[in-house]
Amino acid sequence: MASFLERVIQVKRKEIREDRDYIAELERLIQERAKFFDFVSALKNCRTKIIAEVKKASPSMGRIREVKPSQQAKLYESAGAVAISVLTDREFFNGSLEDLREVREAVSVPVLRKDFIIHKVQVLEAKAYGADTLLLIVRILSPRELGELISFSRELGLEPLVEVFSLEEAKVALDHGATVIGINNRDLDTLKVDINLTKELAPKIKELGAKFVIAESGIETREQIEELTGYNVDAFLVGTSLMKSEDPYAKLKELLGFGCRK
Ligand SMILES: O=C(O)c1ccccc1NCC(=O)[C@H](O)[C@H](O)COP(=O)(O)O
Repeated sequence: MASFLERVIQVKRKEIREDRDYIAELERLIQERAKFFDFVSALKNCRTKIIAEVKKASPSMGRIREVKPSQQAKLYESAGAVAISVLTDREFFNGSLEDLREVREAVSVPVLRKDFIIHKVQVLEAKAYGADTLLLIVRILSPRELGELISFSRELGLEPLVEVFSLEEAKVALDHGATVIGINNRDLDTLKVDINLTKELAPKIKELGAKFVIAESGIETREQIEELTGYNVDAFLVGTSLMKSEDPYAKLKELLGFGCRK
């Protein structure tokens, strides 16, 4: 049986559209884009930085909660999220590019396109539908593809969040010019979460020269955030614990704590 990531790549390959009309439509949308928010500046904020995720379903949880993406994103913004992540994958996360557009129109903080990006057309889509940054996963790309997608994202003004699961992958990412590195605590084969991965890798990745390190997945408590902050983590990507909460505004406030920590 194909692994989860192999199935994802099969789906993405079928979804990607390269026809001229579609590319022209994306380029038109990019020309018309009015708002742009700087992801890297948002990461320089001195308080706890949380990228809050709109995630209606996932392979590990199944259906989490059916929400209106714009409403959930507005709650996140008002509670103090520095950016909003939007899952755009339909097959495994029940998301869409329309969700991304809806969130972009609703908030005034940077928006991340969270998907399995393997082709330049998906980068164009991210920009056209309002993303200010996008996720690139080292594990599903060859080093050459990673380098090309980082460069192409930057040409469009998008500084990518480059996701790694090991020090070796972090070295590949940094060698190809990545500045924002995400450590995913969720093993994408077993889907199990272990935040010790961030504790092990974050200080080493910072030492290798990463400007920003983001801890991704499995974050549920303020205590975890305080603990991980001690390991040189700059920001946190949080989805499930916010989506599961009956009161995502209060939950995000609780995770954020108060004040500036330099
Ligand atoms: O969330 C999943 O089940 C999942 C499974 C396979 C690949 C990726 C997956 N999640 C993507 C993410 O990276 C998370 O949505 C993000 O880090 C937030 O994690 P969490 O707070 O644990 O929802």
